[in-house]
Amino acid sequence: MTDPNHYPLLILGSGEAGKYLSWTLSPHYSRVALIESSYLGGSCPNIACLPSKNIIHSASIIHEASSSNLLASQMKIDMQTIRQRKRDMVAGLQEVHRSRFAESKVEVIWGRGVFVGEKSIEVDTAEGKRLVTADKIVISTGSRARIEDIPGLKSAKPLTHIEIMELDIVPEHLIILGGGYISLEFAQAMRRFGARVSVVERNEGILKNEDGDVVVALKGVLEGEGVRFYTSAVVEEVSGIYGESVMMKGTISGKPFELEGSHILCATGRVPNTTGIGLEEAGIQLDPRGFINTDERLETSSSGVYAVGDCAGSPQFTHVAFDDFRIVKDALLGKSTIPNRKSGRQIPFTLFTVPEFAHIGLRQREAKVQGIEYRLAKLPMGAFLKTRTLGQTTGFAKALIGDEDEILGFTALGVGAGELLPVVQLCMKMNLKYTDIADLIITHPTLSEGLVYLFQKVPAKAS
Ligand SMILES: Cc1cc2nc3c(=O)[nH]c(=O)nc-3n(C[C@H](O)[C@H](O)[C@H](O)COP(=O)(O)OP(=O)(O)OC[C@H]3O[C@@H](n4cnc5c(N)ncnc54)[C@H](O)[C@@H]3O)c2cc1C
Ligand SMILES: NC(=O)c1ccc[n+]([C@@H]2O[C@H](COP(=O)([O-])OP(=O)(O)OC[C@H]3O[C@@H](n4cnc5c(N)ncnc54)[C@H](O)[C@@H]3O)[C@@H](O)[C@H]2O)c1
Repeated sequence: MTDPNHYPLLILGSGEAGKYLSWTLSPHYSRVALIESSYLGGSCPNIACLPSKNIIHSASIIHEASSSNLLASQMKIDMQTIRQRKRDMVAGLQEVHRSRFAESKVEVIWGRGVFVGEKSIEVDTAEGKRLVTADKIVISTGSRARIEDIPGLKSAKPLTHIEIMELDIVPEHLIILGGGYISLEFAQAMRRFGARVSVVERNEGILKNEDGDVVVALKGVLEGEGVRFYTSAVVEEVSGIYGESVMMKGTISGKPFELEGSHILCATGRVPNTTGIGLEEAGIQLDPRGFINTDERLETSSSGVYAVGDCAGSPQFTHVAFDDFRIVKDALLGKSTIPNRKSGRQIPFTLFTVPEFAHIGLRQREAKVQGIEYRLAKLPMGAFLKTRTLGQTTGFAKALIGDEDEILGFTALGVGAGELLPVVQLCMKMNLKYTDIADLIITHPTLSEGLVYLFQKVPAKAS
C-alpha cells in the first residue's frame, strides 16, 4: 500500500523554479506535491515583477499623455482604477496558475511548511497539521522585504512593495528608504502619479554597483521629473504613523537632517525565507547571511534536498530562478553530464525605469578594478533612430570589447533597453565577435538596428 503522506518529489514554495519543477517533473514521478502558504505561482505574478510593471505602465501612460501637450485640461489620477487594472491582471495570472496545476496533476497542499526532520515537513493546513515525507525535496521559499532595525520604523507601519501596490490614493509625500531597484522603479511611478517623492540612500550614490555614467544619467532623469535624493544618509529614528505623518531623522554626510512625509516605503533589500522553517532539524546549512548553502547543482548539505531561487542566494531575478529550475530538473532527471551549473552563468537584468537600464557582462568600473583592457564603443540613444520616432532619445548604449573582438560587457540606458540584451547575450554566449552584430542587416527603424551603429563605432585595435 502506498503511504498517502509520502511523495517521491515534494516542493516547498511555489516560486518560479518550484512551480516549473513540479509541472515539468510531474510526468516523471508517480506523485508530486507542492506546499504553498500564500501566493500560488510565487511572488513574481502576485506581488512583485508583473504587478509592479503593470503599475509602472499606468504611470507611463499618464506621463506620456500629460507631457505631450495633447490634453486640453489636466488629468485626474484615479488610483482605484490603476489598482484595479493591476488586480485584474494578477487575477488572470492566478487563474492561469490554477489551471496549470490542475492539468499537471501536481497535488497542491495549502499551508505553511516546516521541516520537522530529514525529508519530513509538517504543514499547517486549514484542516489541521499534516506530516508529509519525501524521497527528494526542493526548497523554493523565496525572500521578503527587509525592514531595517531603526528605532520607530516598525511602529510607523512602513509600506513594502506589497502594500504600495494596494494603495487607493496617491501618497502626499512618499519617503523611500533605499535607492536600489525597488526604490527607483516605484519612485518614478509614484512621482508620475503626482506624489512628492524623496529617496533616502545610505551609500554615496544610488545603484552602487553601476558605472558612474549610468548613475548620473538615470538620477538626472528622475530628478528632472521631481524625485529628490538624499544620499550618504544615516537614518537614526522614525516617528509617526503611515497615512498621517511620518518623520525621519538622522544625518547626511554627518550633518543632521529631518524629513517629514505621509508614507514610508522600505526598499532596503531582501531577507531569505529560511528562518523558522526547521532547516537545522533537517541538516540543511545556511550561509552567514541566512541563504541556503548549495553546490553547483543546487543540492543542499542534505543529500536529495535542493534549494532554488532567492532563498538559495541566487541573484534575485525571476529569470535566474527559472535557470535554477533548469539546473535542478536535469539533476533530478539523473542527467550526469550537466552543462548547467550555478557559477559562471550570464546574469542579465533590466531596471524598469523610463528609460530602462539594461546590462550584461563586464562594467567599466569592474574592468578598472580587475585591470582588464578593453575598447569602448558608446553611442547616444538618439543615434538609435527609432528613438526619434518615439520622441524618447534620452540615454546611451555602450559596449566593452576585448582583444579577440569578443563582447565583454554591454549596457543600455534608453527606451526599450531591455529588449536589446538578447542579441548581444547570444553573441557573447556563442563566443562570436562584435563584428557579427555590426555586419547584420537589421530592420529599419527598430531599436535593435542601433546595435549595428554601436558596434560599428568600436575603435580599431592599437597596433
Ligand atoms: C517589487 C519587486 C519587483 C521585482 N521585479 C523584478 C523584475 O522586474 N524582474 C526580475 O527578474 N525580478 C524582479 N524581482 C525579483 C523577483 O521577484 C524574485 O527574484 C523572484 O520572484 C524570486 O522567486 P523565488 O521563486 O525565489 O521566490 P518567490 O517567488 O518569492 O516564491 C516563494 C514562494 O514560497 C512560498 N513560501 C515561503 N515560505 C513558505 C513555507 N514555509 N511554506 C509554504 N510556502 C512558503 C511563498 O508564499 C511564495 O509563494 C522583483 C522583486 C520585487 C519585490
Ligand atoms: N527590474 C528588476 O529586475 C527588479 C526590480 C525590483 C527588484 N528586483 C530585485 O529585488 C532585489 C531587492 O530590491 P531592493 O531595491 O529591495 O534592494 P537593492 O539591494 O536593489 O537596494 C537596496 C538599497 O537600499 C539601501 N539601504 C539598505 N539599508 C539602508 C538604510 N538603512 N538606509 C538607507 N538605505 C539603505 C542599500 O544601500 C541599497 O542601495 C533587487 O536586488 C533585485 O534583484 C529586481
